[in-house]
Amino acid sequence: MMLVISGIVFYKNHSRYRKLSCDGIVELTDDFAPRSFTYSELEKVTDGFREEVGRGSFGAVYKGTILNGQKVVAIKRLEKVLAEGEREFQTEMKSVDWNLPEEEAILEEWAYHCFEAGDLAKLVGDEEFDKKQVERMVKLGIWCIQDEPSLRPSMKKVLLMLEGTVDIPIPPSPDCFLSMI
Ligand SMILES: Nc1ncnc2c1ncn2[C@@H]1O[C@H](COP(=O)(O)OP(=O)(O)OP(=O)(O)O)[C@@H](O)[C@H]1O
Repeated sequence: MMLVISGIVFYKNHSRYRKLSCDGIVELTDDFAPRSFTYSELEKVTDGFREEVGRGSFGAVYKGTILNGQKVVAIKRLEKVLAEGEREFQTEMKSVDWNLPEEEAILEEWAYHCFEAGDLAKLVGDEEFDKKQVERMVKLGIWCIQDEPSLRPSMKKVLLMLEGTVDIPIPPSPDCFLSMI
């Protein structure tokens, strides 16, 4: 069985993550810096994954101690990631309609084509939708998938556009920049 280990350490007391300097600026302490652990190190600090403290959808969380037993930590052992990932991939492969014409098989080109043609219903399928809202989302989506990174909006702009604080200009075709070269 493939076993993937993730050793992410959560210190119980969050205030220990950081210390405030005199002028109030947060400084990182050594404790805060991320570090990696080998499987055997994690096995050792959890005493052979002895005490399970909880369970998430991807695996169990165990109690462990580091720094010579001075710090109690929670260590999550991922158990299903590879198997799940493979299953999801296979499911998605099965759901792809390989008989689509080529222009529809390239999703971004097809989406842009529908947007240009004003055929938003095709993008949404059978669901009822608010035309204005969908048009805004599609425009924003097309801005975000521009092949040329400098054309993509910053996260700040994306938020302003999502809020409706700023208008969303009509985007060019995602591959327009590269096709000009
Ligand atoms: N730092 C911690 N201290 C004590 N118990 C913890 C800690 N972290 C997680 N646990 C326990 O482990 C359980 C699972 O935590 P986990 O982080 O895996 O949850 P999750 O985010 O729902 O999982 P997943 O992302 O796999 O769906 C928690 O519900 C809790 O009981």
